[in-house]
Amino acid sequence: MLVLRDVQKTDLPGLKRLAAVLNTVNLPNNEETLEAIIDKSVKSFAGRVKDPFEREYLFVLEDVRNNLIIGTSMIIAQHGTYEAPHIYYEVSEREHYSASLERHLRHKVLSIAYNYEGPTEIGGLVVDPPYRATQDKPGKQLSFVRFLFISMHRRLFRPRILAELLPPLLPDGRSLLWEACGKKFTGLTYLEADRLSRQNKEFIKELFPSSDIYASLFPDRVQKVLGEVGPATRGVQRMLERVGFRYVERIDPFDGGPHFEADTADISLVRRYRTLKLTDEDFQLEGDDVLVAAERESGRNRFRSVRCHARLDNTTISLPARAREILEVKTGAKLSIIPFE
Ligand SMILES: CC(C)(COP(=O)(O)OP(=O)(O)OC[C@H]1O[C@@H](n2cnc3c(N)ncnc32)[C@H](O)[C@@H]1OP(=O)(O)O)[C@@H](O)C(=O)NCCC(=O)NCCSC(=O)CCC(=O)O
Repeated sequence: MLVLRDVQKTDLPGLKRLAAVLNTVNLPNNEETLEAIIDKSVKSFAGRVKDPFEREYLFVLEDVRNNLIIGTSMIIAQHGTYEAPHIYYEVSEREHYSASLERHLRHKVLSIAYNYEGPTEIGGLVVDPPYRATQDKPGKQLSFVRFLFISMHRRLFRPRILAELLPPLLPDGRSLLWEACGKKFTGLTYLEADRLSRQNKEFIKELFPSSDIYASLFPDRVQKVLGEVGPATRGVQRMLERVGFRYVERIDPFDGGPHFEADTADISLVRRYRTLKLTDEDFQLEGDDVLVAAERESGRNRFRSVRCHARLDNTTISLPARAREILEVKTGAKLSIIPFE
């Protein structure tokens, strides 16, 4: 069985192993960066970051048989502040018509835009390759757990949620849009720029052109990736669309990956969130497929969640003994639940 939980300081070696396997922009293979991400998350879960909108939460999925961390996902309470705006390209269509030539042309136009009171962002979703698309659906667990946590703490999050999806990249990890555009205005590589932009947005504002860019000027293969989702991320897109997210005609100014958004209150999983009391029954049948979470004030970690079959009624929930054990809960505990369908 797998457990979803808040990351701990002791998880650094486990995350390093995962980052070394993946080396993606989502989980950078750099000890200092990983330490900083863990530290911020531990403080966020503990409520030790005073402003709730400055909190960033990292969830890990652990295989309890061998204590291996097999994936991660994140929530950034607010993406886009006065210090670090959320920067994107608004994608629009512009029409030109010449009566004398009888020529009518449509162009895709990219306009740089800034958001200072941004939405909550979900991101950092990765699963160790051998575990991907297995029966447990680890990617789906890591994706859904964030909606469970947000449902449990609505006041700590914004009324809108953003997911920036990864576009197709070249085999060596470079981005076609970056090579055609961002690189020419910054003199940086895609990876350098991505790393820098985590701490510093100023250089983007200063170095990127402030005027509109006609995408028609890019080679065809660059135009094709604008707003496209990469092959490894299509499952994520489908999961998000199914719970209510839509493409909002905005793309990442670095790599062209599309932005998907939803109103928090409209996300199907948030609407179907409930809290129930745990019974003493050891439920071993095929019941409802759910994601169940328990929280505590202190101890080894604060948040734990499992996917399992359960019996639900209006006020109570019965779980398999193994799920109770993993959640470390006793009869009468208040549990939080969303469907896993
Ligand atoms: C994306 C994940 C995390 C997905 O993990 P898994 O492969 O374990 O997925 P899973 O749980 O088995 O399946 C989840 C759901 O997606 C469906 N699914 C899986 N692959 C699919 C594909 N290629 N096309 C269409 N649907 C697909 C499954 O049927 C299932 O839905 P059913 O319920 O129908 O069965 C992984 O593939 C991965 O690490 N990829 C590389 C990194 C990556 O691209 N990360 C996303 C970056 S974008 C990001 O981080 C922001 C967005 C976000 O955080 O949510």
